[in-house]
Amino acid sequence: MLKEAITYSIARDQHVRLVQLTDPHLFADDEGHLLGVNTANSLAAVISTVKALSYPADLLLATGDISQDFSASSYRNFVEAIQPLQLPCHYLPGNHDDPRIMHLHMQGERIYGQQRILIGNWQLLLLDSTVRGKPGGHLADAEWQLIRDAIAAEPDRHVLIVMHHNPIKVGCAWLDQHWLDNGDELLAELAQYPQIKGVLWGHVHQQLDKHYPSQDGMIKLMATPSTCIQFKPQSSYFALDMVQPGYRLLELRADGSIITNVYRVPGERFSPDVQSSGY
Ligand SMILES: Nc1ncnc2c1ncn2[C@@H]1O[C@@H]2COP(=O)(O)O[C@H]2[C@H]1O
Ligand SMILES: [Fe+2]
Repeated sequence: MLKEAITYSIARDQHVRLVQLTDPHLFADDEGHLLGVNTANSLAAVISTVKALSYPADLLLATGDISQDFSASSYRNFVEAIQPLQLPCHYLPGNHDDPRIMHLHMQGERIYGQQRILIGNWQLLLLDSTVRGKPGGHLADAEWQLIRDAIAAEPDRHVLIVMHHNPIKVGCAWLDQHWLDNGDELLAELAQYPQIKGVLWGHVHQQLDKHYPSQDGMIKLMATPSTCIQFKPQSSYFALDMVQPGYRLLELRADGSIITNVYRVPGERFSPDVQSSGY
């Protein structure tokens, strides 16, 4: 049975504005570092950058790898860190999250794990692409069913699919072994629905903007930089990039088009250990 959606009271002719934060990899300890970057500090810097833009967002999407150490405190730290944005937050799990600990400790006013959001002329579907104990992703039958049922229930709304893993390979062989292993099948099915307008994910710690042809035009494919370390695009072996932590803003237009941009923390404050060979 289709789970109830959370509904926002935004008129159908209004645009919907989203902030996406992904892969913060937080620790219980505020001094926790991932390959030379203090992940609490880099998340705080990203949040200051978002705030400085005064973007009139309706909600925040947190697309997984919230934690690096599976600790309860890392999730509480995330809830605390996003407070300055004063936005409702919808989260989904990444391969570095423990879903049980995450649900227990991602608590607070307007913090939701809900899978389905109705807002303006849109339906947002937050999927769980994780496989327990594995870095790579797989979309399970229940998630496919959610997509079909949600579209059948709200056929007049445009749909944005949101998940942690990449349904296409990004061109980094070491990382692409951990992609969504049924991504090809997923995109082929999504292309059959005129409602589907975009697919948004994290996981790859780099920006990517592409299109996938569908019956009704194009599906926008969007990957977003992590709020901490960045992976070097098009590198066959593990390599970090010196570009700064970032985030994505999206404007979902009432007509089904998506205007989006990635932004990064200004300056050169965060420099990861480029000698590292993984984590
Ligand atoms: N050198 C490496 N080779 C393959 N996988 C790695 C390496 N280093 C890290 N990983 C895994 O690949 C994942 C990609 O992004 P994640 O943040 O999910 O976390 C990473 C690790 O789980
Ligand atoms: Fe990650």
